[in-house]
Amino acid sequence: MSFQVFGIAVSRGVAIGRAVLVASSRVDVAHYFVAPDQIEPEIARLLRGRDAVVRELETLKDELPDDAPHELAALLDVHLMLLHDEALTGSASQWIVDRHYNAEWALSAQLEVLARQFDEMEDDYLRERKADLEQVVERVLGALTHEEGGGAVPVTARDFGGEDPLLLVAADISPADMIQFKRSVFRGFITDIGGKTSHTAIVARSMDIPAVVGTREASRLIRQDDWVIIDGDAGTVIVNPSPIVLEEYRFRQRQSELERARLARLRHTPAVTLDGEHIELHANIEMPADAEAAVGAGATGVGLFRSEFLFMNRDGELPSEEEQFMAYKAAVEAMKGMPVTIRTVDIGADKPLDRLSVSELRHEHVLNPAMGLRAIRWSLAEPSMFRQQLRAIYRASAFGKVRLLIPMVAHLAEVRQIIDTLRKVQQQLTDAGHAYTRVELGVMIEIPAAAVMLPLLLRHVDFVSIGTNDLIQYTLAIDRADEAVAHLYDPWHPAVLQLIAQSIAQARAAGKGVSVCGEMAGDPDFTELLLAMGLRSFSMHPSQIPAVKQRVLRSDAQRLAAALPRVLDSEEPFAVAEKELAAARGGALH
Ligand SMILES: C=C(OP(=O)(O)O)C(=O)O
Repeated sequence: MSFQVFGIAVSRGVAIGRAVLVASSRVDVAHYFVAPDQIEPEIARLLRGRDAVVRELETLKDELPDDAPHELAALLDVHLMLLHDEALTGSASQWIVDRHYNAEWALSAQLEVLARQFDEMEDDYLRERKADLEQVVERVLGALTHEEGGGAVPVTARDFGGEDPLLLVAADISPADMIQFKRSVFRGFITDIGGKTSHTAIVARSMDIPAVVGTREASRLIRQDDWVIIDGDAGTVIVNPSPIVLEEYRFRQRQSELERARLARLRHTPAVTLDGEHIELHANIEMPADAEAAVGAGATGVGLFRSEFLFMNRDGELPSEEEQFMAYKAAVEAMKGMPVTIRTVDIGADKPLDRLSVSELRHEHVLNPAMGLRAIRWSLAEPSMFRQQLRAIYRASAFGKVRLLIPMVAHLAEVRQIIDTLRKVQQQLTDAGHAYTRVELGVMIEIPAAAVMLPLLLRHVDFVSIGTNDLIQYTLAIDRADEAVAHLYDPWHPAVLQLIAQSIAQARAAGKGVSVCGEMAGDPDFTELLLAMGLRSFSMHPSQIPAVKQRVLRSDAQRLAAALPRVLDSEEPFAVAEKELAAARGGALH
């Protein structure tokens, strides 16, 4: 039966494929295909993993003391029974045969199928066995991970004639898991929770993967292997579509590929408005390897390197100075002399280190992580970690132009403390004989306090970068990752527009650099508005550069600026901007 699920459109485009349901806690399980000649060895690997756990549980049972509660032995029996049940490993083996899934993936796919069946059971006792099943599967997954030699060499679906694209469906995906997602087999994803500027959504956009988040119930309604269309423009998911609907979406998919190819031709065209204003289109990156895509998309620098992603997926262990230095140096070298703006670690809120939140790492309980010890607050609370990162950033400056960006600044005292730390770090580097060059210092404007006192901050820094994602969150008191209040997360809110316009004007008047690196910069619907406000430096994911450049090429900055007061004075800025900025738009088409 065909039905639709509605959510929040976060990453444009259409993806059509089969649903792969994955529990949020198992998104990081290895998902890859195995070649036809590896099917038998992969099934054998699955059974070896199962047998290892059987032996482990049998030993546990044999070693139970005489006075152990008999429930314990009964529980171990249930687990052993589940392990021997054909519905688990037998059917998981079938996933390997039919779909060429690796053992871990096959097992978790089968777990999802069985978990659904348990959920639908009338009998409470049987329903509760789902937890046992999950524990058993976790043990087998653990045994497979620790197995000597690992699994088969991953192959692509094409290598064995498979062609169904796969779409991930999960209650939630963490930003750390999204980084793994880059190397995975999925072509789109759907989650129950999340908002338009949650970090999971941001990473999806950076990968140009169609995605719909905040559906609230997709992972409950969609079944393993259902055919699904993700409409990343409308925020709709169509499950088991009719042939006519499928054909329509395939047509749209072809159209958007053509549009993409057309825009890609703008790569070498300089971003200059019709009245001759040169606009910097910089890239936001999460990993040094992303710099290649930035250059490929025609970025003229990196406006935001979110260094926190180097800190993720490491079981809470922080990267050393040397590791960080190598990563920053790689990005700087890849940008070939163009500036690279490295933001110090912005851990916290919806960007925890792995699954441990910073607060858990510190064994504390934090009530509101978005307002807690995060970003620069965390760096200043961990001075040796902060100095280590700064040293690595400064050392990278010997290989190209590096700019330093500090997240979540709200107090002048923080800026003074940062400048003091920078002096110490420079001295340490000089003493140790490390080369470095001048590194410009900038702060993010993402807390309203920073925007309001910008003239004071500008006395101490070389540039500012407006983080509209957080600025909207903190101005409107809307958690950016909470789908329940997503409808109130409004970039067109007059207060938000005033703060952005005022920050750009003040920074320019002070002769300091100003850019926007939040999602507004990469959304072509805001290009004219930001140009009208006087913005000349935009930073966005590489995949967004061509569409924004097209808008720049069609804009007349002076005419847009003249229309701005009517937008800012309006109680309905969106409606007025639609009319006024469109009327001020230049005529030439590219
Ligand atoms: C760019 C920003 O930072 P983050 O990494 O938190 O999205 C922002 O808040 O706009």
